[in-house]
Amino acid sequence: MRPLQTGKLISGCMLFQDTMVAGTARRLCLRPQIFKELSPSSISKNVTAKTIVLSPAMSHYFQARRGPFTPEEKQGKHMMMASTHWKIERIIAVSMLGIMPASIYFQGPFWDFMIASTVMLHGYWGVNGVLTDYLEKFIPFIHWFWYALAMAGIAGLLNFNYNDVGVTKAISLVWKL
Ligand code: HEM
Repeated sequence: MRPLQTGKLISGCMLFQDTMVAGTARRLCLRPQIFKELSPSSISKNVTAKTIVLSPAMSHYFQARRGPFTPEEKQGKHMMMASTHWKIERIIAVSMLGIMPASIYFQGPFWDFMIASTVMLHGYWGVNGVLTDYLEKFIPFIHWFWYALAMAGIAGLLNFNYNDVGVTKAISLVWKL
C-alpha cells in the first residue's frame, strides 16, 4: 500500500501533489462539506489534510493508459485508422453547421434525410466516445445498449421522414406554435 495523493488546504481548494507522477501538481476545488469535516484549527495551521491510500493494483486499474501505442493497437478492431475516423467525425460535425440552417430553409425529403443522418451519426459517435472513455472499462457490454438505442433512434427518424411530415417540417411547425 502506498499513498496516491496527499494535499494541503490552500484558499478553499485542495492542492494535490500526485506522488505517482513526480513534479506534477493539480488543483482541485472540493465540495463545501470538506470544511465541516475539518476543524477551524486544522485550517488555520494549513496542515496536511487527507491521504488516500490505494493498493498499486487498484491505482493502476483506475489510471488511463497513455501509450505509446503500436499501430495495431491504434487500429484496434476497426476497419480504418482512428485518425481517419476522427477526421470524418469532424467533417460531419462541421458540415452540420451548414446542413442545419439549409434543411430548415429548403425543407423536403432530401434535407430531412440529411439532417436525420448527420445528427444521428454525430450523436452516435459522440456518446459512443464518452462510453468508451468513461464506462467501457467498468461495464464492458455498455455499448450494446447504445447500439440498440441508436438503431431505434435512426429507425424512428427515418420512419418519421417517410410516413409523416419529416424532421425539417416538424421543426418549423414547432417554431410556428
Ligand atoms: C452544428 C451543430 C454541432 C456541431 C458543430 C457539433 C460539434 C461537435 C464537436 C466538434 C464535438 C467534438 C468535441 C471534442 O471531441 O472535444 C462534438 C461532440 C459531441 N456532440 Fe456535437 N455538435 C453539434 C451538434 C450536436 C447535436 C445536435 C448533438 C446531439 C445529438 C451533439 C452531440 C454531441 C456529443 C454527445 C458529443 C460528445 C461529447 C464529448 O465527447 O464529451 N452535437 N460536437
